[in-house]
Amino acid sequence: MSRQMIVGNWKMNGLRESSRELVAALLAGMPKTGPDVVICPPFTQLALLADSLASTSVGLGAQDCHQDPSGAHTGDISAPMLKELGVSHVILGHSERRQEHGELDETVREKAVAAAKAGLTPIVCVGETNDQRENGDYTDTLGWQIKGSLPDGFCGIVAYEPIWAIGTGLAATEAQIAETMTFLRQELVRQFGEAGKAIKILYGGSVNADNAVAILSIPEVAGALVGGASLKADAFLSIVGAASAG
Ligand SMILES: O=C[C@H](O)COP(=O)(O)O
Repeated sequence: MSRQMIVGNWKMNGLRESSRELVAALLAGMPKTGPDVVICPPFTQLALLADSLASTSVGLGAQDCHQDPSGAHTGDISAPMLKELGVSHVILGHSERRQEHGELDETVREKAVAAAKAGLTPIVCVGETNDQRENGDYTDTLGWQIKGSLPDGFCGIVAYEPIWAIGTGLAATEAQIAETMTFLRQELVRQFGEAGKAIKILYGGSVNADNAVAILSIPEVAGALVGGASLKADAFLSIVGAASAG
């Protein structure tokens, strides 16, 4: 299996001291040879982590960026600003942003363009609601999200995060993940041809120390986007340990 990637999304968690402690514990336990690891703290802790991670192999990610490089956008942060801080990756179109901020596929696509232009790797999230899964039309949703959120020439990562599995403790089953990964791969190849075969697809949604081995063993799963478990050093390090070092 090729080298996998584990991304920790701290979401809106972490004041300075707790962030300092968590990153120190993570670095102390990080295996010498392991998967690619990226930590995405809230904006306010990016500078702290940029210092802590500077001479390590752990990447630094942000949780969003604006689609414009600068301008009158109160409260927003641009991709070049993240790049200047030492950020390498940026999560875009997370369902919490799509749902809480009404973010549309078109905006996610513009953000992905802006991120790439600034030299960041976008991690674009897609995922269906519980209703869409139960109605059986979740592939329509995912198909539209892939088509609408990924720009031409997309050179980033896709994260499949079923909304009903996020923060619920109820991860998708291995069969559901495998089937959906196959569908997403078909859509990526349909949209990007040969290049679509190389786009990594992560799984996210209640990944923890207990289910990581099983989830990360599913073909097509190139890694995991981890929320809650990324806030506990032991749990996150177990997930890192379950991933392939390639
Ligand atoms: O970005 C991470 C995902 O939303 C997953 O969150 P979770 O691991 O807490 O379910």
